[in-house]
Amino acid sequence: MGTDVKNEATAGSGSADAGADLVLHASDLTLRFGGLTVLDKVDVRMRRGEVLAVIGPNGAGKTSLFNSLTGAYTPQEGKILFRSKDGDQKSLLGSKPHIVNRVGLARTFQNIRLFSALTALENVKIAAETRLKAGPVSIMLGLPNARKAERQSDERAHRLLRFVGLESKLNEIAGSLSYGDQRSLEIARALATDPQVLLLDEPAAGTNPTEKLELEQLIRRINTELGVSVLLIEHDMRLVMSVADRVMVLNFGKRIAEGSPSEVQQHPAVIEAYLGASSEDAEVVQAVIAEQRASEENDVARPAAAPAVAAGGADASGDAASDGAEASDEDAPEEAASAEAAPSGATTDQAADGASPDEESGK
Ligand SMILES: Nc1ncnc2c1ncn2[C@@H]1O[C@H](COP(=O)(O)OP(=O)(O)OP(=O)(O)O)[C@@H](O)[C@H]1O
Repeated sequence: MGTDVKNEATAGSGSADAGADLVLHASDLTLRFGGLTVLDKVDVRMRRGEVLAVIGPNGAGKTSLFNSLTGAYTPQEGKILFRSKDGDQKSLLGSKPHIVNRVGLARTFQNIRLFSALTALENVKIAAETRLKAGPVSIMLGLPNARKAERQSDERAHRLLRFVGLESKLNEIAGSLSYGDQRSLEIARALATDPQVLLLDEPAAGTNPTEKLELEQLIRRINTELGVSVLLIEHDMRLVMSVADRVMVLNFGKRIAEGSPSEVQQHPAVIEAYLGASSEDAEVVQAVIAEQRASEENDVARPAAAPAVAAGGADASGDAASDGAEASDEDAPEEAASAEAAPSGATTDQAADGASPDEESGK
């Protein structure tokens, strides 16, 4: 469709205007693996306090964007600026994941990464301990400041497990929890590092309808009660349209649209991107568009969260997402990663942060 999206799609109430207080501002991010351009001059303008969703068909570059923002990948070009609550501005491009985490960004992964043999409480405590002042020597010697720090991390972990609804399961082994509970535990663990921005990579993947509703409420509470800005990758468009303040759309590594959920779901480039994604998606999108036209003709009010692209992404690409994830893990050999945009020591760094026990592909 060849749309000038910067001018067209960012216009309107949903755009991040120049005067906004941006907590995260990435500009012209370009990431290549060999001859493949995975991100092509992508801009991200995230306002403090908002829920910004990143959507797009499988392989569009969403996880690569997360990996670039959190230090697992280093884009060849562009800037990433983070502005903390107290006004400090830091460049994150090229920073290692544990540094990015310390600065104030925490993430969850598409493929859940927990210390599966440890309890829920231990998983969260490990992450909370990264925020403690006590060093390893005082901890080893059991000095008073270390004991105080341990107590604080214990309290923090309890509080967060209560916050995500896992207080009754804190002594259960992480690997034995249901899929939805494991996703909540991952979120609690990310929150334990006290982030200003939380990046959630497909948190609804594999969850059942009840868990999806709980997740929706949890994302809202993280945003409103904890004051954490949320960057959300999600294929479940009903969830996206219901929780996101703004949505940006990637396709083939380019940002093709950005705006409020209602602006984006009607954007021609977005519809076309999803129509091109798979015949299954196309059929669903076409069906929803036809349904909307019919209801407009009948002058019937449509429910707020019944988006055009939405339904297309919901079930159809939910499955496709998992397929895509496996495919891209296979298609994303470590050599390729290290050749140009080397994942920078993610394994040890993020494990040390409690952010990721076994970082491999950043998925
Ligand atoms: N480490 C890597 N090495 C080589 N190619 C990679 C690497 N990581 C990602 N890619 C490629 O980048 C492209 C975008 O992948 P990415 O996982 O970011 O897409 P996505 O939008 O998150 O997809 P999905 O919705 O399926 O998770 C794909 O073609 C993928 O194969």
